[in-house]
Amino acid sequence: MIPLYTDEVGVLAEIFSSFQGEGPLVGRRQVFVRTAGCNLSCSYCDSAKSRREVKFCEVERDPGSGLLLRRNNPVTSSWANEEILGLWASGTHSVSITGGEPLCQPEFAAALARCCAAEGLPVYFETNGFSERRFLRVVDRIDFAAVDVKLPSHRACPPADWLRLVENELGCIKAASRAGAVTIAKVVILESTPIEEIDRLCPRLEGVEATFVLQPASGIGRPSPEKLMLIHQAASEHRGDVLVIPQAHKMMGVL
Ligand SMILES: Nc1nc2[nH]cc(C(=O)O)c2c(=O)[nH]1
Ligand code: SF4
Ligand SMILES: [Mg+2]
Repeated sequence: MIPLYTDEVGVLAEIFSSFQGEGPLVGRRQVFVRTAGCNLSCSYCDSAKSRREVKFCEVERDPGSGLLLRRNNPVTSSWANEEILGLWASGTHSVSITGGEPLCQPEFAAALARCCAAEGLPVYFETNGFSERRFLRVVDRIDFAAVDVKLPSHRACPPADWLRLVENELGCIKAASRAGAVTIAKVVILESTPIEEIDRLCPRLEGVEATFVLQPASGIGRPSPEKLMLIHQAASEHRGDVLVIPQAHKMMGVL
């Protein structure tokens, strides 16, 4: 008999309750599940802790308390599911599966999404988009897809690997949109971002059904208003719906 459900094992960094701080769903209450480990090395990364595998998964006890309890890694998807349900409060919109990079643990990411779907909880899936093949294993179980697009100047990977990375990211964005997920394509903008990189990228997103978000870096490298205007103008030559949305969770002081 084919099992209906497989419990998978993986490495998590955190499970907590917060408000989505990025993109067009900003302000939506979510339970966040942050996987540990990432294959890229973006210059602006603010998830340093979760880029490597961690010993413990920190779980928030009461929403907003910031009080985190530790659980030894690896953990199972069914355990994570119970913790998600424990943090699910009235008004919660969805479960954000984020990282690190969830697709570094594809079976685990798929199991997490499957558990949520089985409970009827909508899934918001964040990925750096490095593998379209892996993304295809989760795409049918998610409702929202937030896919990063890395520019060469982000130094996410060695220069020789960037073309393959961007092809995969665009593949993920198109696959999510085709599968009927609400799709968000996100590019982080720094003061050092060359306009030419936006000029080269944006024609490739023409006609793709996704919300296109420029996210100003919030720490070191934060772009000036003038830079943001110029980048927005360049992107808008190719799409009519370009949004500039900063990271609101950092302003609110929530996790
Ligand atoms: N509140 C909140 N919103 C977020 N949106 C994306 C996040 C991330 O770390 O990827 C994040 C996060 O860490 N916290
Ligand atoms: S893909 Fe995300 S988690 Fe990975 S290095 Fe880049 S910003 Fe950090
Ligand atoms: Mg992220």
